[in-house]
Amino acid sequence: MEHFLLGRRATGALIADPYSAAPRGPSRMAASRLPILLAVAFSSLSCILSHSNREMWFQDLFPPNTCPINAKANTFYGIMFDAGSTGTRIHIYTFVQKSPEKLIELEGEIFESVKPGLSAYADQPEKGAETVKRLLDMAIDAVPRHLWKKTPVVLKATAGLRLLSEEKAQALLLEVREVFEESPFLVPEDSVSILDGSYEGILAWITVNFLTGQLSGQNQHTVGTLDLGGASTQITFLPRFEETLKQTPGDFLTSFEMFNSTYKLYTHSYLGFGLKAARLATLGALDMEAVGGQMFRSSCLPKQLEAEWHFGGVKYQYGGNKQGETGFKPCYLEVLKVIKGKLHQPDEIRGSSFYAFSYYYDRAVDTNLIDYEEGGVLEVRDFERKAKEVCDNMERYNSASPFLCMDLTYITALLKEGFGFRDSTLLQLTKKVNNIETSWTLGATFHLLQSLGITY
Ligand SMILES: O=c1ccn([C@@H]2O[C@H](COP(=O)(O)OP(=O)(O)O)[C@@H](O)[C@H]2O)c(=O)[nH]1
Ligand SMILES: [Ca+2]
Repeated sequence: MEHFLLGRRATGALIADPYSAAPRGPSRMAASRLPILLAVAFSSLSCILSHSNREMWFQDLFPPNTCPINAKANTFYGIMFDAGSTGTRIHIYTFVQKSPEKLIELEGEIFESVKPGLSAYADQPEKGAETVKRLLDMAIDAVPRHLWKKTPVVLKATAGLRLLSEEKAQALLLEVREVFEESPFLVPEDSVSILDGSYEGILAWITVNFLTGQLSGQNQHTVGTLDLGGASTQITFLPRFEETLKQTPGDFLTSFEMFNSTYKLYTHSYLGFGLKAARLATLGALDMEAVGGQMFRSSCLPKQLEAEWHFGGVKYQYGGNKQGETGFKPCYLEVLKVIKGKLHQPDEIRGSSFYAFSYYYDRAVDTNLIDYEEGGVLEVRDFERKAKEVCDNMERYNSASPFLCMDLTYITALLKEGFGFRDSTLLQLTKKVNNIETSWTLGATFHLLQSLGITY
């Protein structure tokens, strides 16, 4: 079992907020009146101008964190990049420490994304890093100049880079690191890396449970999380029964402490079981070496379809079963081959409800199961019903993605045959809570701020 320390017991005094105004010492009080007035005038001007992000010659003389009238002295920022298999995203979080004895509060998030993901630039790492630079330029505008040097910037890559060769992944990370080094932000050690799969699940669990208020106070009813990415999928929950702990392989359990509590979580990331990787697996094309002008066919695709698809920088040709069967039944059997017997099934989850996001959310929106803005609660059987409807009427859905039938069938099979959920298991489909993305990036930013001593 891994032990992942994400927090510290708040027994003593909290760490002082390094971004807050510096205390005024007695030596300043003893100085004569004229220099004080000049200093206040200049430093006030410096503070005002620093918020406008324009550089002035006297700014370094009066660092803005000594601003006497800096109303936002307790505000600080964290920049977290999510280099996912299908896109790269920047999250710029704003936090406020209202008083030293209180936990930091999340004030807001600026979010932007680009497609494709970094792994599509496996052979052009400089071009890949340019996409990161364009996103980072947003942070230059979003973060006040005087906080640039104190604002950490970190990029964590997920399954897309995990699937690349070590050499290609490292070349991409190196180029991104150079972009960070050239930026005015704080670049911590190990600021550009591949995120371990088990932390990906834990950090998303922290985000969702923090945003829903389950990590503070006495009556904590934490919720499990399901993340379905392009190349990997994660399941994470807090086991309630001793039996679950006994039946679970050791590397599926991770302990960590946060906000005065210790959690022993069940978490696992299945690499190659993300929605897009599953498409390739269903088509029999996951082994990238095997590709060479070959046509991959499936009963989950419209009969007459023949097309090309680019994923992770590789081109695939795929099409429908021109002569053979199409529809939900044969498709389900095809998809089952990818899943059957490959995933661990904890008994405990059968009767509980989970938060589900990423492609669970997107496909539920695409088929009008939920509203894009509102999200909603579904049962596992709703995905199966939709999969049948789409797969058995593919001609009616020809304006949607040709993969819609395959995707819905995969989601159904993953939930039922993969994780072992019941037809009636409830899924809370959520993209944002209080306007903040339900992404592992917020949990990762808490961890980062803690490791830098900015919070606990
Ligand atoms: O901040 C984010 C990042 C990703 N996604 C969703 O995550 C899926 C794509 O997964 P990703 O590219 O991150 O693949 P991974 O690397 O996790 O396998 C899509 O449904 C996206 O809409 C999202 O909803 N919000
Ligand atoms: Ca992801």
